[in-house]
Amino acid sequence: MAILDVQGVCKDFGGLRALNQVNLQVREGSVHAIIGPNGAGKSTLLNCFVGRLKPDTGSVTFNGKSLLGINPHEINQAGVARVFQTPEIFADLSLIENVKIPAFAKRDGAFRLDLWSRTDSHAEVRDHAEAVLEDVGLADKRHMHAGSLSRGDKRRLELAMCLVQDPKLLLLDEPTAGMSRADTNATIDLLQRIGERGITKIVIEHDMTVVFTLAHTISVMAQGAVIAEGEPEAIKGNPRVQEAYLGGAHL
Ligand SMILES: Nc1ncnc2c1ncn2[C@@H]1O[C@H](COP(=O)(O)OP(=O)(O)OP(=O)(O)O)[C@@H](O)[C@H]1O
Repeated sequence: MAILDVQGVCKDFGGLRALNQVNLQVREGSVHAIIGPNGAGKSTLLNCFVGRLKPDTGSVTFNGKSLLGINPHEINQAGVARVFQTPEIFADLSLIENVKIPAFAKRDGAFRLDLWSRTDSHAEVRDHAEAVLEDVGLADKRHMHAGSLSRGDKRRLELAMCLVQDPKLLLLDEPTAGMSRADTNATIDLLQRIGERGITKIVIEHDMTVVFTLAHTISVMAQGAVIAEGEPEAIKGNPRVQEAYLGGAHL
């Protein structure tokens, strides 16, 4: 069953058609990778899922409910979380505080002025936040300032900030961009581990090792359109993909 169903989505920026009749069905519990050359429209598509952009035409349905016309906060409440290319964290706060904020926002529906005064009295939120930091391998650093973390650890922290909300759908925009091979491999392991929880994931990624290790299904975009979709082995051998994606090189 498709947890996310995208039909006929178009998006223009002035004279540029960034998305051209995009159809996409993401199966519940799967890892669905979206690949394609720079400028293919991948991030624009993701932005249409989280309310940052509104498609000109088409529909985006999550769990049977339209995501169009509702604000990013409500989409998040519905169970869609996103990890950005550049981590969006609170640099001056500790890791545990960073993770508690989305935990409270998820529980209470919005930020509250009495957020901090309530923090210590809500042990279950703290315990959940600590468990998630443990999951992503950051438990030892939980009292450090987030701004002092390495790039790889900042991305792990942002992932923890998403996981603490118990999302149904996790959107990962280039989760290993700029990482060393060792950090990339650690991220693959981590995403495989959280995969066991059954969270559906959409991953935009240029690193083919990450894509072919994690993905159950791959959609290939070029010039705003999905030009191929299928299981990794089928995509690898698809001549149209070779041509459009890498100018004839082999994936
Ligand atoms: N806000 C915007 N205003 C105008 N043009 C935009 C805007 N956002 C994206 N574009 C253009 O839309 C096209 C698709 O961009 P998009 O960022 O979605 O591609 P992408 O596949 O994510 O690329 P990359 O892999 O480099 O991140 C590009 O030509 C880009 O320049």
